[in-house]
Amino acid sequence: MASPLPASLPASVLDLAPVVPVVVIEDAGDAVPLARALVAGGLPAIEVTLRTPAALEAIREIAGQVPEAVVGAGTVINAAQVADTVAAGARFLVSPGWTDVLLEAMRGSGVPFLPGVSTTSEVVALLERGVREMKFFPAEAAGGRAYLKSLAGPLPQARFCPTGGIGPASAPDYLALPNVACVGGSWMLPQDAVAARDWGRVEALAREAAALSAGGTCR
Ligand SMILES: O=C(O)C(=O)C[C@H](O)[C@H](O)COP(=O)(O)O
Repeated sequence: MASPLPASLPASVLDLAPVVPVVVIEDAGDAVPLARALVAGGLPAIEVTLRTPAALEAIREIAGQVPEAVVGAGTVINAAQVADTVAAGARFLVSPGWTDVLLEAMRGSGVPFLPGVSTTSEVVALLERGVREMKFFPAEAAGGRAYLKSLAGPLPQARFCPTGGIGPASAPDYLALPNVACVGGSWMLPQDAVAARDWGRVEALAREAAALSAGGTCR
């Protein structure tokens, strides 16, 4: 069964769910069955990336038709996208990187947001601006678990959702770190399964991903 969502959403994206599926939707018609499969597998917080023309409509469809899901927008890189995705029903925002202009727009959106970082200086700059919760992207390429573990000593205030190159084998290692609250990834949505609309397989992979996090130490 799906994980029950809290009655009111947490203020932080990091506290929505331990595993956040990152979705690329080519056909908005797939959005609802795909989201239902993820929810049924126990992954209710869903990040729809703005990489495809169908993304905005996909967010609208999921927000309107899958109330058990918490749909958010990923790949948000400018203020217009912040406005458009929140209007479409996005309930959280994720960016691969950040600027002050983008941060301002995300702060003004009224929904929780997760700016992306990949270096120590970016982490310090966000802490300086009062932001303590971040996406670590691209996680594996930017140093992976070892990098995040090294940050926990000098910068324990920062909490992360590492994303990028993470799979079922590495996710539990990330989740065991004290400064990691959740992980993001697309491994439960193999391209061939989505192309074949094999929602049963997506649900099964989602269920495995949801179970991975059960052993994590931070939730
Ligand atoms: O488009 C974006 O801004 C993103 O959100 C990047 C994604 O987080 C990663 O591409 C997901 O990483 P994989 O699990 O390796 O597929």
